[in-house]
Amino acid sequence: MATAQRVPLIAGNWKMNLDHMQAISTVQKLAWTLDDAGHDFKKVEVAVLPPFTDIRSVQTIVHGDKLDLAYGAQDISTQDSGAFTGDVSGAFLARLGCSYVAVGHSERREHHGEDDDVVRAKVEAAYRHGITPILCLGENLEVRQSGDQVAHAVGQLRAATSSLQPAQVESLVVAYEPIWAIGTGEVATPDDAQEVAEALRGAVAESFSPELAGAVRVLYGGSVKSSNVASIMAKPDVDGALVGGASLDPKEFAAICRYQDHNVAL
Ligand SMILES: O=C[C@H](O)COP(=O)(O)O
Repeated sequence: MATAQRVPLIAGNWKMNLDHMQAISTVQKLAWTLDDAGHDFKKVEVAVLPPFTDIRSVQTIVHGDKLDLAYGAQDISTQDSGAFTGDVSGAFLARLGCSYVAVGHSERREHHGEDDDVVRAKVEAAYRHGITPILCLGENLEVRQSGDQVAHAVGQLRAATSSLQPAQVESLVVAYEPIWAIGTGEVATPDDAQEVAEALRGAVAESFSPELAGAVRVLYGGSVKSSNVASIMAKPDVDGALVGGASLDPKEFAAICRYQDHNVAL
């Protein structure tokens, strides 16, 4: 399906890296680099997802310097308030101006036992507080080798979105992140990314409507760098990237955001 109406999104997931002082300099360098390159944030949206403890600092820089950069969190509680030690409410994230929150990242699923029900509850929590979820999903190596990657991703999508209203689905961001490509340097081929992205969009069309499928943004994540991003972004159903390691270096991340400046590898 054509990407014309969808604004591409390049989001940097810092994971558990960069403290709040480092966050300030990283965001400033990113903004200066993109500004120097004449980046149009309306044409390619840019977001960072720092650790919780950095968000207030990022908010101060973004608002103080009037940056067009969006920011968000890497997780959200299923609950809004109360005796949930260590959890962070979507209400607090919304107060800090978060536009996005990553939900269901494979590292949360693996290290914190988050299953489809938890992921769905977190997607719901994000929408309750007006925050756009970046719903992460994708297969491990075993599933990939068995050739079931499409069914696996579509199953995760359906489980996470079954309770949503059409108006919510319209703004949904889905990040297809094959686990075997995360932090390994082994990037999926552009065709691999397109295969699953197209199937995810098809599933939204089936469960909701073709119009909503045309609005949902599907990102690819897994070892994205400035050297491979252009070829991935050239695929019609890929609307952006969720970048881990390479987002920690503001120059490299800015170069990824400027993917239209790079040649597509043939
Ligand atoms: O959320 C980002 C993904 O886990 C990708 O991480 P990576 O770019 O370091 O492979």
